[in-house]
Amino acid sequence: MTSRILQVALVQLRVGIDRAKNLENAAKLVKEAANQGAKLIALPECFNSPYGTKFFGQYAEAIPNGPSCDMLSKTAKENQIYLVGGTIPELDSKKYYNTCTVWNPEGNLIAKFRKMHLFDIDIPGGITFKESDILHGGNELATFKVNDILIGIGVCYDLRFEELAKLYRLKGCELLIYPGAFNMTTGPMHWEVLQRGRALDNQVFVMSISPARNEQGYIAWGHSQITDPWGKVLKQAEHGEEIIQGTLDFSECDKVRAQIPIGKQRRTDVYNTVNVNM
Ligand SMILES: NC(=O)CC(=O)C(=O)O
Repeated sequence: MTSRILQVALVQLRVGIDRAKNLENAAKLVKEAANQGAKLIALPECFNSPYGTKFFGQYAEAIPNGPSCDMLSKTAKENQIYLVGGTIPELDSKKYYNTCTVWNPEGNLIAKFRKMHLFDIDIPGGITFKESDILHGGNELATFKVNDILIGIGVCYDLRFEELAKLYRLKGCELLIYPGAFNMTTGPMHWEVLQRGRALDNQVFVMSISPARNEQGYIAWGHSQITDPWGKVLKQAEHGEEIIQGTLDFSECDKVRAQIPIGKQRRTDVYNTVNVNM
């Protein structure tokens, strides 16, 4: 039987305006995380460019034929790890997406997920943001396997949508990974609790990876986090540049699913009678 234990690391890195420096820093920190023993390493949303609608077009790359994918592929192979490449702005057929790529230890692209729910919110006195001014949302789920563990990907705002997490759970996922960049308004209110909610709803591990906090522009909340299937926060970063490591024991998914069997107790006969559109 293959191992049900996985060493992971989340790389909360500082992002600036210089793409080459961002890539160099990411490669350096991933190597550091791999040297500490992680076999699955994840980067944040927009790890190669500042986060903002005015930057997406300027930094967009084709996938997999751009400098960011080159670095991700090479770094995964050199360090013999699975690498969740945060997100990069993607250009495909004249459309822009906010896209996560996943690489195996041979350096091959094994999954690609385009942020599905776009971050369009307006909190007066807090934050107004409209990704849909430039981005398109993706329409497809993305999963990959490490050993026998099925892993699903979402991006940042996707964390707020329990339906996406549920689809991954129904497919058999035991870990959900969300590269994300919450902000100084929604971060303190919702970042931790959303992850604990998704973990509890679906009895899965949840990991979210933020950029380190910067001083200007869109200010990221930080606090990259690993949550277990009981809803317990196993690790949480502060807001600076930091690597957090974790040991995920997937027998915890088996335990919580057997002891609190909500997966088998769902009343879809009732749920399906209600129109879910609000
Ligand atoms: N930046 C995002 O996509 C999401 C976010 O900050 C929030 O949901 O809050």
